Amino acid sequence: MQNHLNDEFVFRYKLVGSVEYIKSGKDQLILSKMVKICCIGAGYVGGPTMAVIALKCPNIQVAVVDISTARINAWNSDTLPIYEPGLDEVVKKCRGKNLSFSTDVEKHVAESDIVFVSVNTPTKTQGLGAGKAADLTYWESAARMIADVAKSNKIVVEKSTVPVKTAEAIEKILTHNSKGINFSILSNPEFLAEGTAISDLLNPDRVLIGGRETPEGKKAIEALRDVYAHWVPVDRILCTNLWSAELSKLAANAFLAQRISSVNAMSALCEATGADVSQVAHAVGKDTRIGPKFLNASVGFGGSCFQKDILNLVYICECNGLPEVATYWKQVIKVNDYQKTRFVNRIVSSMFNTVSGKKIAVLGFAFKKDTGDTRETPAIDVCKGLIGDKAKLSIYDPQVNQDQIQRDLSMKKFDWDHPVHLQPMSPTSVKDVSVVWDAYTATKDAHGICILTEWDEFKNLDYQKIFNDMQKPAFVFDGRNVVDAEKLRKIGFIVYSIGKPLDDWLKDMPAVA
Ligand SMILES: NC(=O)c1ccc[n+]([C@@H]2O[C@H](COP(=O)([O-])OP(=O)(O)OC[C@H]3O[C@@H](n4cnc5c(N)ncnc54)[C@H](O)[C@@H]3O)[C@@H](O)[C@H]2O)c1
Ligand SMILES: O=c1ccn([C@@H]2O[C@H](COP(=O)(O)OP(=O)(O)O[C@H]3O[C@H](CO)[C@@H](O)[C@H](O)[C@H]3O)[C@@H](O)[C@H]2O)c(=O)[nH]1
Repeated sequence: MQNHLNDEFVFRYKLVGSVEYIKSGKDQLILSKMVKICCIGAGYVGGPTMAVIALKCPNIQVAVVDISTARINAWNSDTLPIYEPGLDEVVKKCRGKNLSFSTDVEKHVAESDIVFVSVNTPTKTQGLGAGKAADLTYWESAARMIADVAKSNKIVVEKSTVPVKTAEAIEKILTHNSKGINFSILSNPEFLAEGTAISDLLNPDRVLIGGRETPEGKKAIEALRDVYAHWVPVDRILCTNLWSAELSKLAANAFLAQRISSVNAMSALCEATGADVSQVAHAVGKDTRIGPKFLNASVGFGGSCFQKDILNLVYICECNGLPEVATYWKQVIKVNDYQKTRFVNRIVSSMFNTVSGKKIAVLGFAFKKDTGDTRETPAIDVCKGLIGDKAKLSIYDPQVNQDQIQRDLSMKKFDWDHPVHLQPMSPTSVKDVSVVWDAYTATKDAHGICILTEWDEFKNLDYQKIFNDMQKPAFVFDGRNVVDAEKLRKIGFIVYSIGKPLDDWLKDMPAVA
């Protein structure tokens, strides 16, 4: 199917040289009329994705809708609800022209030809599959609403990451409530990474569209492909069946996270043997079959996607009677948890086996640089580990505010290996945490510094000044390998970097994971 559709499209595209002509069925012009697109969910995916579609497709009206008034107000203001390099410029160019943000969900859905659904699909915390399965409550309510308000045929696009076979469930909801209206369901998973969302969207490695292999399904695929073909080369638009598209998204995230857990597992061995994980990763990545990307050892991966999507994959494997496959993927998360625990243990053991009452400066709280997103950030587990040993934390992140950090640290972590009713309900104590607005205040009088996000500014701080203002011995625990460890050692710091040969001090105080 993929080749057939791609060949036909390339032929027709070359023939006319523009996407404006595109045919569907019996010579019907699709994009010559003003197409209306609506996206349900104005989050990290819905907002940037629709802004780029609006930028690249001036002939398409794009409305982004959400039930959250606060989010929509922010999208309509000068301070957008998410921090993403390049996003401001794109939104400013299109907002008020062919891009709008609204809470009037039903009106925009009713008026649209193509409805993207980009609502959140978090891990279930209660009931069947709790701790692993994706919670499709938001998706289902969006689907029911579409069926309720639709008065004309629509293409409904799964943009959220969903379990394989979700499209079948959505189809059932839509067709059973449809009042004679035709819905075509497509899977069009999003591969953008936060912090680079705009460049990922402008220049994607691929766009994936899955649909039914029926004449209507193929027509729907073509209509969506026409949208992307405004700026994505057609050979990068892949068309598959629905289930392949849904599973490819989970598979891609599992493969990416697996690389990080692989290099992090190696980092532990490097520390034990005197090898340097950067050198090992470089040598391994030079093999063109492996490639150099995504091999940076770290305190662990975070973000709203990797853990959630792998848990979802594990659940799907278990439900399909594949326990060995489930255990294989579960191990990627276990190694990630091990890496965070190992990091905390290293800090505590290096500082004479206790951090009780000691001030630890935490530099970086977001799950990666260039975002203010803290979902599943390793900083949460590391900070909780240190608080558990009674440390006093002073946290600085250029994009994360005090409210967010307090909220994150007071939420209980879901333990997916234990039944829900056995999990503790009381929130973590956050009284020994202060949040400050610069690195120098955070590090003043501190016993140790813990770098948890690779913000560029942490590379070039005045570490001599910082050293002078700290308690001695002064420690740096670099969870992202961003500082020049040799330079800091010359100043007088004891430095721990992930997977690097250990200082004599650290060798004498082995951390037990
Ligand atoms: N964040 C990423 O980098 C990323 C990348 C690729 C895919 N994804 C996937 O995309 C989906 C969305 O992720 P996100 O990070 O944008 O989530 P998000 O939480 O930032 O945004 C989701 C939005 O949907 C809104 N919403 C929920 N139910 C609604 C309803 N019935 N009607 C209208 N609005 C509703 C919420 O208010 C929220 O603003 C998830 O499935 C995620 O796994 C995320
Ligand atoms: O070599 C590396 C690369 C990344 N990370 C960490 O891994 C996490 C995830 O990073 P990244 O993948 O860059 O960000 P996300 O925004 O989570 O993007 C991932 O998750 C998205 C949601 O599904 C997908 O769309 C993207 O393709 C996929 O990269 C972060 O904590 C990074 O610091 C490492 O520790 N080492």
